Amino acid sequence: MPTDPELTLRRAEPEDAEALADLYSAARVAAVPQMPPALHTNAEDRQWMAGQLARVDHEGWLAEHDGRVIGYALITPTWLDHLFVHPEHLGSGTGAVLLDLVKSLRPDGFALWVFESNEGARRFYARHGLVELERTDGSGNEERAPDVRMAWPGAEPLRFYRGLIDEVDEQLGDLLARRVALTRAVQRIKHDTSRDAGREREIAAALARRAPELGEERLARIVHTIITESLEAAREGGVGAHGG
Ligand SMILES: O=C(O)C(=O)C[C@]1(C(=O)O)C=C[C@@H](O)C=C1
Repeated sequence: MPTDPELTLRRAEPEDAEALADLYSAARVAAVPQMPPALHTNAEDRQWMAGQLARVDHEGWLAEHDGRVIGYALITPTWLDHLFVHPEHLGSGTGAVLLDLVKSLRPDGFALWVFESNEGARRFYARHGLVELERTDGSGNEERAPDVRMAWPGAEPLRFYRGLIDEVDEQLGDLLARRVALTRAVQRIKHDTSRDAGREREIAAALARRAPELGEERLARIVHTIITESLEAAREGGVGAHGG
């Protein structure tokens, strides 16, 4: 609940798009260098915000003080896309009020991306129970700046994390299926089908560059297991084998 008695919360309407976009533009200017400089003009932000508020699976919520928008949150069913407070109102507790609102609206948990350089925001989220899940080198965002995925695991954390594991395992299953098909294809053209330790070391080293946390030795064991099982599946034929 708002600590500031003058603070009111309400759902954003399409007519609020400009006010939200203007707050966002101002917040991004004030946030440099904690956040990389924004790549869009205020006019582009206004257009983008109107589009976001029009999407059926997106909700905007805003905090007003004296009839002025001083903060807002944009959420989807599983993501907190934006949480911004007007630079003049930072430290007023508005961010915490909005975050509490988002938790009450998404009791099963949600995730967000925050720039790695935005240490203040990361500390704020950590203080409010969000946990760091993964880091990227920034190649997936517009600003190309390293970012961190954080999540609030909600009322049933085990269910929340298992849901995320299921999402990743869907991709992992697809990748394993593609990989065994390639292992099989290579065996068909190789005259000597004995294991190639040098090549397997190269594969483990390449994986270690993507997943340094696991380290080359552990990845070598994982690669060994994947290849052993893939070779066996390839020999047995299995689903997807085309014979001859
Ligand atoms: O690259 C090869 O020579 C393969 O046979 C493919 C493969 C693999 O699945 O990646 C399988 C067995 C070898 O020990 C090394 C790699």
